[in-house]
Amino acid sequence: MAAVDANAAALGVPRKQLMESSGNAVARAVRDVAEPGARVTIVAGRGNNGGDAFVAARFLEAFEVRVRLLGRTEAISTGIARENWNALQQSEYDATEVRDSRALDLDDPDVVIDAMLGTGVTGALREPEATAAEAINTTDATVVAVDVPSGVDADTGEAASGAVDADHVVTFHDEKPGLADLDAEVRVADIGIPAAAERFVGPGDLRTTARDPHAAKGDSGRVLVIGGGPYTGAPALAAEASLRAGADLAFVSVPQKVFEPIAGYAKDLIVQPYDADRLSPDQVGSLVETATDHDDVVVLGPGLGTADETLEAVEQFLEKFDGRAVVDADALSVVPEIDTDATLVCTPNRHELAEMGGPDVDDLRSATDEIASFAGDLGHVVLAKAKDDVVSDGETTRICRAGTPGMTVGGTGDVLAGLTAAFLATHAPLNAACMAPYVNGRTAERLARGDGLLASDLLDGVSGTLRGEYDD
Ligand SMILES: NC(=O)C1=CN([C@@H]2O[C@H](COP(=O)(O)OP(=O)(O)OC[C@H]3O[C@@H](n4cnc5c(N)ncnc54)[C@H](O)[C@@H]3O)[C@@H](O)[C@H]2O)[C@@H](O)CC1
Ligand SMILES: [K+]
Repeated sequence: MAAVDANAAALGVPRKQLMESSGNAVARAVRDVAEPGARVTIVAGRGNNGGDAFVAARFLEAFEVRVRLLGRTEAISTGIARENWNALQQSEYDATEVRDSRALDLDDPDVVIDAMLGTGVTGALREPEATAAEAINTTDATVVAVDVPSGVDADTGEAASGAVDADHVVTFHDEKPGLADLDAEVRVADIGIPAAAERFVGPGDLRTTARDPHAAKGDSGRVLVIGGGPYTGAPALAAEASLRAGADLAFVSVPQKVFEPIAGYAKDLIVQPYDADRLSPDQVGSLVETATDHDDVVVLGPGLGTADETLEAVEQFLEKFDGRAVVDADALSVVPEIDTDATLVCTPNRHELAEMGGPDVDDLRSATDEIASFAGDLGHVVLAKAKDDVVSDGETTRICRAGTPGMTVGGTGDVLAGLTAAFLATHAPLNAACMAPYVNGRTAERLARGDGLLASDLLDGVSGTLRGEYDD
């Protein structure tokens, strides 16, 4: 929900606007359960859940409304909730702070609006919410909960002891899994989030978890690029991109013949040669073993070429490997033929997609449904690359619009494969496959080079994009 929210804001629908819709929806629910003139007490927490109810108060002119904020004005944790609280103060609503929850007087209400805690709740109810919840649960009033009854986890349905027992729940935008088994009437209110906020990959999709300061080397991902042979730049670009996107270690497994140039490209890569001119079935056993032992995310394909023995090796690798891998370039042709327990993200361009048996079109967006069913049949995530990328696992399908025409230059796909691998180390496959083209495309946009963009330029820009510098 927070990701969708950030994407909506990027599309020009800021959260305060959504809060206005949420509050309006809560007021509508109150009008459905009580007659004009009824006494309505709002018990608000200090987050945006409370903010929704401050808005609701303005839409309940026909009722006798009291608003009780649990805590001080200064403790309100978000700007938009505070603005809506201040609006009530300045317009002389009956809106007061409750400094001591034992002194909370609900004032014999007909309706209580529970706006203490929404999706921001964690763990057991703390004070003053615990005492306030008890007071709410002992009234005879009809209880209308905002978004989720306070103390209930919207994701799991787990209720903290003393959680609010609501009669009605007004939740926003979409069903929440944790509300399915509640003994309450649950309504989902449309709060005006554009469908595009879910369909198009946006900045909300990049909300990554901060690195744990106590993490050990490797905890943020080890990427193993199996590539090179006829080409040398591709595997190095992929491996460097994975480091830029946060992976701790990047290994490149390459034929001895190209070891020197690849090892010379970047001192950050760990280049491991095998004794051959190109990948062949001889190397498969030890590559599978290494990748499995270290739980590596593998990138299979960049610069491998299409020699028969190489494709045979790719096939054997995928049949034996049961970890996570990004399959790109020449290795893609093998995927439809094989049975694998591995979790794959396949990154075909239009031509590779057609060769794999997917739709053969220039505008991938016009073939979104076909790509989705292709991914479903394949049983892997497909990230189909073009001006607009289509990402699908067969069930969820997203579009990534980021990028520039300059990205048709060689090597941008290798960078993408490396980014995808780094994200795959720490995120679900579909999320990783959405994040990578967004970061790649946004980076190209930020560099704002038309002709003359180099794939290696993207490497320098990736960390800035991840820091959120894409809106400048
Ligand atoms: N797209 C969205 O995400 C939208 C969210 N909205 C509202 O925003 C809510 C989420 O707002 P916030 O993220 O500000 O979070 P909440 O308002 O749910 O709660 C945050 C506050 O609760 C405190 N808290 C957390 N766990 C607690 C516990 N166990 N006991 C006592 N206090 C506890 C936190 O310290 C913080 O002050 C949603 O539930 C919804 O009502 C709406 O405004 C519309 C859009
Ligand atoms: K609530």
